[in-house]
Amino acid sequence: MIEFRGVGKRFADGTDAVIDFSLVMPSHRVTVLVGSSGSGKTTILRMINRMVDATVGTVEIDGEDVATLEPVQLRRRIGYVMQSGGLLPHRRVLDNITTVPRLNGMGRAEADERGLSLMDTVGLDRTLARRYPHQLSGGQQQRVGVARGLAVDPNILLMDEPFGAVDPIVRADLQAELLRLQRDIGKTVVFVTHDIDEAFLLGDQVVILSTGGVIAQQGTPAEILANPASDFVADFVGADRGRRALRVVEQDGRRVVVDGDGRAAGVLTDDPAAR
Ligand SMILES: Nc1ncnc2c1ncn2[C@@H]1O[C@H](COP(=O)(O)OP(=O)(O)OP(=O)(O)O)[C@@H](O)[C@H]1O
Repeated sequence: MIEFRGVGKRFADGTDAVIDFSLVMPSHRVTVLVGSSGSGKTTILRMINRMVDATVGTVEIDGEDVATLEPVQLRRRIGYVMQSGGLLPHRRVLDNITTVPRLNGMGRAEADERGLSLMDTVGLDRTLARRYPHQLSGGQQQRVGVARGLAVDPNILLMDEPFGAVDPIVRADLQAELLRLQRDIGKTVVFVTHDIDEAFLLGDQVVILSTGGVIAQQGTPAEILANPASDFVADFVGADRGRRALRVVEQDGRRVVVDGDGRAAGVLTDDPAAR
């Protein structure tokens, strides 16, 4: 479990990126931070692995204050996947995936075996192992990024707009793959996006942020869809979805998400484990 208590971040130039953020991110669940540009999502994410240090408040992982942990060690045991993969351009795919295990002291043969097996896990053909990142499609690069994030078998996987740079069809593919993967591996995932549809698709817990990392609403997709806490949330939830206008209706005692044409898009449950 990751817990933020009264966390704030003021950058050196005086920008208050995050003002007073408190939240529990449950273990083995996907928490999605969603909000418009500049709302503080990336800053919050990076305070977990100390790429950014909080100015006030505490961030705890399983009861341990991250401020007491050595940042490099911390980063090597937390997976981090960023937009456009963040791959090292001059290193081959397999070497990109195995960078951190190798830094952690794993021998090459073992690391390579693990890397190849991770390529299977994320749906990458092993024949791509010797290629360089620029020889891959955008979707393949993202998969390498996910494999790299999983390479140290972390309990926590931080994902910062990981599918932001690919076209909608590849993106849907990657989202489906992540859901499948998460069913198998059950990591504690913190996922940042500005796409509310992506948030509702992937999140067990969705946290809608306004400027300063202020929580406008948090809850399951069902809770938020059924009861937007404010006009801000209603607007945000409604903004991108003119086409589909997803909404929740009761059908046969179940809460069903339907699109603008009344077609069922999914069944909602309050129990994340049941999804
Ligand atoms: N190093 C920095 N120095 C000063 N201000 C910063 C720094 N990093 C971020 N900020 C500011 O903090 C605020 C929050 O930024 P952050 O990147 O966390 O937002 P975000 O919600 O992730 O945005 P986006 O969706 O555009 O990535 C913004 O106003 C941003 O300009």
